[in-house]
Amino acid sequence: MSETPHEGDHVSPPYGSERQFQIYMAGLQGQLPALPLDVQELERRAKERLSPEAYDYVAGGAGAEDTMQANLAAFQRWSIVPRMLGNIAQRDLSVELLGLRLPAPLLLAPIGVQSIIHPEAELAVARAAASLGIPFILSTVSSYTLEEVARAAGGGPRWFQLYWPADAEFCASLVQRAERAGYGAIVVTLDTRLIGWRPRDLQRAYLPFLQAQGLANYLSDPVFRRDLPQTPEENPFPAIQKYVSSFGHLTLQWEDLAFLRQHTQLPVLLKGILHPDDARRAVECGVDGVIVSNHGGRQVAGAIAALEALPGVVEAVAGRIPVLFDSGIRQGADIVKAVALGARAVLLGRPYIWGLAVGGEAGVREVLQNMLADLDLTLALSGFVSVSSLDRSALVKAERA
Ligand SMILES: Cc1cc2nc3c(=O)[nH]c(=O)nc-3n(C[C@H](O)[C@H](O)[C@H](O)COP(=O)(O)O)c2cc1C
Ligand SMILES: CCCCCCC(=O)C(=O)O
Repeated sequence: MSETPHEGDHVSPPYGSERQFQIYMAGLQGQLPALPLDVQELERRAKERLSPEAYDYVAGGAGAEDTMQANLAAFQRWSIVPRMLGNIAQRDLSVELLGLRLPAPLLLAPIGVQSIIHPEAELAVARAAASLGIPFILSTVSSYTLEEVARAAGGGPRWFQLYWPADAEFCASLVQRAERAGYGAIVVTLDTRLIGWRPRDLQRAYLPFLQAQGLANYLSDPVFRRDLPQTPEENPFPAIQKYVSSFGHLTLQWEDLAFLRQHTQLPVLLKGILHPDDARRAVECGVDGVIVSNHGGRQVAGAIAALEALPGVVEAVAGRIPVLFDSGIRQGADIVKAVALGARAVLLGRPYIWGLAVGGEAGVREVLQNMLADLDLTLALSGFVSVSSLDRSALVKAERA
């Protein structure tokens, strides 16, 4: 296992060919990879380990799940056109993002309530990510407090995702706690002020984030606790009620983003941007980055596939701030395509959760190592030696897949 890097360290992922070699050599000694390399097979293995409701919560989407499926199909409509006979001996996957040099254009997406997946939940994910120098984004609705997760991450890079609560003082308290605990950016998720219509969860009346699994950051917050008639330890229901009533800040508007600037020095990114006009508005509001995402197809059934939205947002932003991407990243080629279409980096979502379910911390690390190896090989075999040299000319768009 590699050591946790210190802040500012640049951990180079090993070349994909080295990882292939390790896998083959271990195989010759009878040690096959612990986790399936195929992400669909990995999901099947995770399903065997999880309760049916936890599996469906992660795997499911909004409505008929057409947008969730469209996210994956959109990648098939773009094809890489590999170039031959360049010198591909020295490769560099690193990218610059908000003043940090990342080992690869990869971060871990915020995913809530991870204790329904594995008892070590976000602690395991934070350790795995830190061991590779990959930033992870901690959800507001995490199962461990943001301070506990920061300790697990050691010096590893980490950002905090904010579900902006209606109570302004509580909102300020959350971002200031994140800043004190060494989180390097605030990611404000805009697409989940109400929960989408999710038939799989509704069918089971399954709401994990209303149980203690998703309330760690609320119950540990002095501002949140202040006016409760009883402490959450004596009686959890007033706390749950308060959480529900303050979760979706339905009157929040663009102008309110200035409030964050007054309460944190950290860079602010907006997650859930799909429309070019919203991207322009985000730049005008002075945010530091946007994340093109449809929340993995969990919010608006029938919404545009995230990859289809990416070129319009990139054009609207016109290089003024970095554009990140998620919703549908499943293999190295997907990262190549998103970066070629203008994303500075991508967020990995469900696949690392399947790794967590099957193998805990080691499982997450293995998913990440395989993803990085796959990315390195796909990039090199396509004729590129650095992520920063990728552009739209690497791709063609099929008429219809
Ligand atoms: C089970 C689950 C929980 C999630 N929780 C959060 C969350 O707490 N905050 C957030 O901003 N996004 C959350 N997301 C959305 C992810 O950050 C990301 O946008 C999505 O997983 C990308 O889609 P993909 O996993 O299909 O690639 C969640 C997604 C899943 C699958
Ligand atoms: C009360 C809503 C919490 C949403 C929690 C996690 C999430 O984003 C998801 O997609 O599920």
